[in-house]
Amino acid sequence: MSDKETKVKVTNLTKKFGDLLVLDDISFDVGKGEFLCIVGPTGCGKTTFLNSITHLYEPTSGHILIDGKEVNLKEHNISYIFQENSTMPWLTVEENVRFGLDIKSIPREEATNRVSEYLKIVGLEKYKNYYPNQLSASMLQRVVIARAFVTEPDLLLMDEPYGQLDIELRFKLEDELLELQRRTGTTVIFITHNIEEAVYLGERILILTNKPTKIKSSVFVDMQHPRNIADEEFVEIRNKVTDLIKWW
Ligand SMILES: Nc1ncnc2c1ncn2[C@@H]1O[C@H](COP(=O)(O)OP(=O)(O)OP(=O)(O)O)[C@@H](O)[C@H]1O
Repeated sequence: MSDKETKVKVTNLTKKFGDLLVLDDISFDVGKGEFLCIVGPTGCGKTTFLNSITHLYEPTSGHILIDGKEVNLKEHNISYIFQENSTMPWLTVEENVRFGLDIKSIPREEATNRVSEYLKIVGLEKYKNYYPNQLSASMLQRVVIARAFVTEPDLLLMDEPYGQLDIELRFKLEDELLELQRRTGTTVIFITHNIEEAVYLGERILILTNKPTKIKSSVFVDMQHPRNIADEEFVEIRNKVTDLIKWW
């Protein structure tokens, strides 16, 4: 980890499904406000890991602490963004973004102000009364991003959120994500198959092995944003991560 204060501490995390050992004694820390990327082979257990953090799956053994306390969804505020469009079609853009604040019973005026602030940041203020089926793919992703950040999460988990988008749109949304993360200081764990994406976004990249999954290596990306994918240093790090993975 970097010299940042620890936000998330994973210790000896093991997850089995019956006899199938998926996560094998995984330990690592994530610093407060860190942007950590995780890459690994298909089926190695990336989603299982995220589901263990949110306690959708009970770990077989080991611990996940946030701010020094065992993760607990009643106490910790964790946002989750997946690849699939997860907007709610029956709610307007504004209502979608507001959803998490209403669940947490944030006072009405504060919620309205926060929603308006985040809609402005993602450039959707004019569309606040639209429904998801009236929006483009990039606008839908912006709704999802605004909804995740507006609750000011302790931890934002992202599972291949841009996997199905074209490359130009992906870079644009990634830049916006980095800007929002910088402004809010949110701690992010971002899972991807795409090595270039991991080097573009991450302060650090954890590389996982095939099942039973361990951490093979950890690579720091000490480069300023916005990063240039053609830059010599960028290419060097991308090649290093590729060599470490070699799952094909
Ligand atoms: N609920 C479950 N019951 C039994 N086995 C499961 C369950 N969830 C996941 N697995 C198994 O755990 C392994 C890891 O699955 P997981 O979906 O976490 O991998 P992944 O790295 O996210 O995959 P991908 O790269 O395809 O996104 C797989 O072998 C899968 O079959």
